[in-house]
Amino acid sequence: MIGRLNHVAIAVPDLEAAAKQYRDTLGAHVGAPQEEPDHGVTVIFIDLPNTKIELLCPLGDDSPIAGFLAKNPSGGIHHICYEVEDILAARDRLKQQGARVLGNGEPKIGAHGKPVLFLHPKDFNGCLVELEQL
Ligand SMILES: CC[C@@H](C(=O)O)C(=O)SCCNC(=O)CCNC(=O)[C@H](O)C(C)(C)COP(=O)(O)OP(=O)(O)OC[C@H]1O[C@@H](n2cnc3c(N)ncnc32)[C@H](O)[C@@H]1OP(=O)(O)O
Ligand SMILES: [Co+2]
Repeated sequence: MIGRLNHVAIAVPDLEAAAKQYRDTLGAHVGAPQEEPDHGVTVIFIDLPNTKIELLCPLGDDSPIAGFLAKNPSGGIHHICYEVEDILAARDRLKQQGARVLGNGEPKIGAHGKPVLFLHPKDFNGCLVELEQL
């Protein structure tokens, strides 16, 4: 059901500092900041030859990543995103198997303009999983 790894997301306390490190120290192609108010985060994507890195920092008062950054103040790997062809079929199959789909269970439009859903980290080996429809 899951396909390619779309991105690995890293939550950071200072988005500009992290972007500068990827651009200047690691020599990566770093995109522009994108505010995503529906998701409570500002993101910067970094293009790699085989996937993307998503740098995340909180946006607004009730960001879903606030708790993670409080526990990991210098940042850390926050989620991985797999591509799926049919997100509703994937959701229904996962729910049937007992996985917890976060939020109200309905996909939201993600940073690439495509529907996304999140799966509880406790159901996936301690790793928060995002699904993105192709
Ligand atoms: C820009 C759009 C989109 C894209 O297109 O790419 C995005 O990527 S948006 C990214 C931000 N959005 C989300 O993360 C939405 C889904 N996340 C959530 O709903 C919450 O973050 C969460 C997963 C429910 C956790 O919320 P939190 O407030 O931290 O809840 P708890 O404190 O109750 O945590 C429960 C439990 O889970 C552990 N935890 C929390 N976050 C993670 C994580 N990222 N990875 C692994 N484990 C995580 C937390 O430590 C708790 O564990 P215990 O302490 O053992 O109970
Ligand atoms: Co993401």
